[in-house]
Amino acid sequence: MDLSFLKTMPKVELHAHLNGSLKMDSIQELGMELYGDNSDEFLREIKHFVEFASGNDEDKLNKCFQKFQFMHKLTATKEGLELATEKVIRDFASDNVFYLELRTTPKANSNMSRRQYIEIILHTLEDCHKKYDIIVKLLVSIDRSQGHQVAEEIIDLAIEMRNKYPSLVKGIDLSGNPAIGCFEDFVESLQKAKNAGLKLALHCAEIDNEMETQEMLDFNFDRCGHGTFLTSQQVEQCKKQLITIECCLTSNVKCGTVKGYDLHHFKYLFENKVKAVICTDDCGVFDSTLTEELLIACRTYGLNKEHVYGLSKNAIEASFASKEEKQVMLKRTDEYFKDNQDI
Ligand SMILES: CNc1ncnc2c1ncn2[C@@H]1O[C@H](COP(=O)(O)O)[C@@H](O)[C@H]1O
Ligand SMILES: [Zn+2]
Repeated sequence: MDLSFLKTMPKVELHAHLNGSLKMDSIQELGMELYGDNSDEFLREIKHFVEFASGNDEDKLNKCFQKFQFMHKLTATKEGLELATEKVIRDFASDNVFYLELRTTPKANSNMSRRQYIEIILHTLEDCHKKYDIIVKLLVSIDRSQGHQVAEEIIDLAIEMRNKYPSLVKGIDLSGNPAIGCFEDFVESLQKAKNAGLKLALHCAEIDNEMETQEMLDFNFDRCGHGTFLTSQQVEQCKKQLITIECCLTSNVKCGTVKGYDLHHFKYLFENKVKAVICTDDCGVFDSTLTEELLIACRTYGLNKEHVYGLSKNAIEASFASKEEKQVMLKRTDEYFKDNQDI
């Protein structure tokens, strides 16, 4: 598979965390814009981001979650959040992502409320739509380590914002360190979101926790983030319930939940015709792009152009875009494959 074919291909990204998607160059730009200068310490800290974490698997996952704290400091002001959101969208657009579902955890601090956090992002998404020729939707994240009360507040806000911006606010994500908290605590809030018509894209089976995974699947949702430790029976359940699985190759390898690309569960899902898509998760923290993730998938699992087309179609279908938007995306994708048959 040709790198330039994947690079110029119009792509759909369904699983991207805002703060994790800030790339190193963009963090440097942001530092300059916010502080006027980047201290040596700042530059040293950035360098640590893209280094492979060492230690046992649990350490690797925990270290990954520590990295987000640095980004959170940069996006703790209105200006920082606005600039960071724009840079993330710009970087996805420059990788030819033409449809992006960005997810983020609303944060309250002395500079802004959770409501303001969401509104700043929504205004930036609107501004970026024309500027970068990209459709961007928002998924509101619940951090499982913050407990059910915060989750309840966030779901209420998400419903309010969806009513105000129905074409932008599409769904809910449950994320955060998978080793902390339990799904049961969020059932009530997630049910409320479901009843309100919000879609659910939940992190599920990112670590080995068969019971919780089963509870989640029985609750049912729309898209499964990672799905690394789904049993074969649970994979069948996903198939039956039409759940698409968001596979984040480099994220899983760098966090140590998957031992190598060749051992990634995408291979099993692909071979068993389970609806799966390739996503970046945190392209900043994991120093990757959607193009690179697709290239890894092609090289590791022997995907050809037809397979890549299938993945693009899966992503369009599983997106939370409107029917009309999906038609436009499909048309553009079809045209690209038709025009580039010989590459
Ligand atoms: C690596 N696998 C992962 N598993 C679970 N949650 C993850 C994650 N990667 C990121 N996040 C979640 O997204 C937040 C950063 O973006 P936002 O501040 O929300 O924009 C992290 O703090 C974590 O809660
Ligand atoms: Zn994720």
